[in-house]
Amino acid sequence: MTGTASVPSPLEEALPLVRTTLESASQLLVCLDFDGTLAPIVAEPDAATPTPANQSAVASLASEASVTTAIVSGRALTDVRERIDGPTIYAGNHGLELERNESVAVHPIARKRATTIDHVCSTLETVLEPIPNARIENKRLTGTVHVRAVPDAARPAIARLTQSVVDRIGGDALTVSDGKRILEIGPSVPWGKGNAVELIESTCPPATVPIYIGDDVTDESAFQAVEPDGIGIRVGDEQPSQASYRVDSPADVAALLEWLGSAGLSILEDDATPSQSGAREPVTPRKR
Ligand SMILES: O=P(O)(O)OC[C@H]1O[C@H](O[C@H]2O[C@H](CO)[C@@H](O)[C@H](O)[C@H]2O)[C@H](O)[C@@H](O)[C@@H]1O
Repeated sequence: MTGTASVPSPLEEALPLVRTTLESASQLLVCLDFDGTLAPIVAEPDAATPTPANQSAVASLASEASVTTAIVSGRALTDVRERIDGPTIYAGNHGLELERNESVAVHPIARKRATTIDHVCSTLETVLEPIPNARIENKRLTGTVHVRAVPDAARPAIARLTQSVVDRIGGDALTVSDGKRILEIGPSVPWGKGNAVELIESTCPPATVPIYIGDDVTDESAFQAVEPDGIGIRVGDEQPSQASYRVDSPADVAALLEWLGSAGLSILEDDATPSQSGAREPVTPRKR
């Protein structure tokens, strides 16, 4: 990651700046991470679902002519696509696969290394089998080792064993990185969510303001891709980030998306301010 990370400002304190950014645009590109952003984090990865408010707000934004919506997820594209409806664009495996206009582009090196990822995942199934609750998610282009339900004392052993299997089978062709209670195994290519967002943005009409909302380390490159001209919003507590703004939770994300679909669009369309249009603020100001 390049650039300086600092603690993002609470979004409700920065609304005048957000309004100013929207005033200079005629279209929105809204890129959304999935887990921890649209869907609350849960112990079982297969059980993750967007909140009803987020599902409805995304569908509503996706139906607007002046908005392009994209899901940009670490999950496999086929997986995340089944979990949230509406957007016209889906990026899976941290941007290594991108579906637009009903066709899917896959990073060529990632495609070549899928067999090695598969071999690593099946080997880890055996190697990590004795560790209670270790779970392997084989996403074809990348693999995830889940440690959320693993006893704390066993996590260092998982990290060591995973690295050793990846080194032995993948050598320099694969890397291991961290996420939220996960180890991500992927091809060592200089391509991530930020590159996918830049690619999506490059096909949007001029005067499109890009917005990216995410909660995890792989979202940082996407915040960098949209800032400073666009709006990066981190979901979570007061951690340093490349995003300028933050909200607390997926519930706040829904409120923000609803605001963008009402007041936000009216700023784009007719320069009406949210107070003139009577729309609610995206995040209820907190008492401090
Ligand atoms: O980029 P994202 O869409 O946020 O995907 C990142 C990873 O999300 C999933 O794991 C995370 O969510 C799980 C369900 O809430 C949770 O159990 C896990 O601890 C989190 O790390 C997903 O399973 C991974 O494949 C994604 O890479």
